[in-house]
Amino acid sequence: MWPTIRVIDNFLDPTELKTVTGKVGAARFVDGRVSADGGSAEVKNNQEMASEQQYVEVVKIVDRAVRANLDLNNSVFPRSITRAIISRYEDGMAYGTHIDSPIMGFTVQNEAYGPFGQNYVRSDFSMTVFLAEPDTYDGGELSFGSPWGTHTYKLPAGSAVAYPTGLPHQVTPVTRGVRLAAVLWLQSMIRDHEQRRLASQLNLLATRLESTEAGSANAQLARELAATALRINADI
Ligand SMILES: O=C(O)CCC(=O)C(=O)O
Ligand SMILES: [Fe+2]
Repeated sequence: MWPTIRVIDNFLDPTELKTVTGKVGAARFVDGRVSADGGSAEVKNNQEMASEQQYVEVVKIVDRAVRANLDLNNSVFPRSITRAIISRYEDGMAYGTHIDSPIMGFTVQNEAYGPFGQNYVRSDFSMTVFLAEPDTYDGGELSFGSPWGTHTYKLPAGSAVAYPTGLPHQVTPVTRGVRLAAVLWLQSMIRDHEQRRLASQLNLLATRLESTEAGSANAQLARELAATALRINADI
């Protein structure tokens, strides 16, 4: 089955992670409900990094990591992304079951949205980048419930999970330590899941053939097909 929830190991490299955790560790945090909308405010109990200078620098690092990540680029085809929210959960904090908003703004705390529709992202994918090592806190799992069972993620610091926005999920209560994460939303160049899958799989096939039979007619054909699928479907 096509993996709808994907894990990206080492999304931040050790140097980026160290810089980020240093800045996050020294930051001021505010009530996370400032960025909640729809029904999520009632179930959201966390904190988020205040939009000060350190925050802007952390956002830039996360932003660069998205742009540099080949796996993400070849499966999600990011068109635009929101600024990451840097969240913090202390003992007793949680984010109850909710779905994320289908439209996200680029707004930061205390800053107004632009004219309607401008600077908005259709949230095709939600992403969590874990920023604290799993053994430093208890609970704080990102958990998806479905009729087929529950899937939980609690990844090493620097690793990430990306999933289609719209899946119900929660962050389970933290019962020891502090959970830190960066969360962001991505709009894909390819809106339709099956078309995106086609473009992604053709790209994978081309990449494989280029490594096993570089320069062959089949490798060239696969690369052409991958390019065509992307050109047909990409909205820029
Ligand atoms: O921190 C996480 O892993 C997810 C947070 C979340 O669900 C949200 O901000 O909407
Ligand atoms: Fe969420």
